Amino acid sequence: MPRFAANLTMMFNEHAFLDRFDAAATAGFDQVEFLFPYDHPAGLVAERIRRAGLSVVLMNLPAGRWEAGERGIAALPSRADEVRDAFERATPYIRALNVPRVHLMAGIAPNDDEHERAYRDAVTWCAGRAAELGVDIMLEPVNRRDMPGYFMSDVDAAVHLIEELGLPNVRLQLDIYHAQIIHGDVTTRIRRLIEYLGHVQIASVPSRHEPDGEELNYPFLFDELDRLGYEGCIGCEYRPRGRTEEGLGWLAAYGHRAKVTS
Ligand SMILES: O=C(O)[C@@H](O)C(=O)CO
Ligand SMILES: [Mg+2]
Repeated sequence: MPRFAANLTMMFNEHAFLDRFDAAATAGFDQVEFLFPYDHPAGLVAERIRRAGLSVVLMNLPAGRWEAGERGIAALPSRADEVRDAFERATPYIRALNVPRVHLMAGIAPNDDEHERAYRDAVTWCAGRAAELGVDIMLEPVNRRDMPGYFMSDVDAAVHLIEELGLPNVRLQLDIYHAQIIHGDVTTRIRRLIEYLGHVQIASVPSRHEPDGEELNYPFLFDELDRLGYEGCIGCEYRPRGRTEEGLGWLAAYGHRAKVTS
């Protein structure tokens, strides 16, 4: 049976960020993920999570100047020092929120040798620091329709790097929404890559709404993940069509105690 985490960057946007923890718990979630908690003091975020009785399954490391269009800096050779600063900035949050895995975003960059070297070095350095904290580093292939020019946009390339580095705490974050747009053939890819999976995320394709229809048959994919022994969490990284609570009906089939309100 899949275990679902609410993605608080996309879900529960009816509420201010710090209020989304209570909202997710009230709606029946036990686990959450989010991109960037860094506008709020770590202690305050930790208190909201504790009060709501939630655990965190994933967050992103700081990813450069997001408002200016940056989408990570790991593949940018001139930003190597900043990657290290970003990890240090995230460290109090990792500790206070008990975050078990963090996504290191690559950035907008060409796929040439120079940027590949920078990315590999950044992943290696972050993996070393993360290992000291008992945390995994996630590499997530993101489709270039949503993020034009994004460096890491190929699932096989991510796995190739993971294999080459051979670092036990560097894992694949398979966002099935992105994988379907990039490659298709999602089921055989999951079968082939199951051993590298550190985290899974979902949304309908192409609209990135609730995973209850459109191009992908999620019930089939959830069964397949179960059959293959995937024990991790599945992040609900979708933009609700309406109010978040109104769109939680799809979870009932999985024994989730989601409270659907209208
Ligand atoms: O899929 C996504 O967009 C996220 O998981 C992410 O971390 C980058 O925006
Ligand atoms: Mg994702």
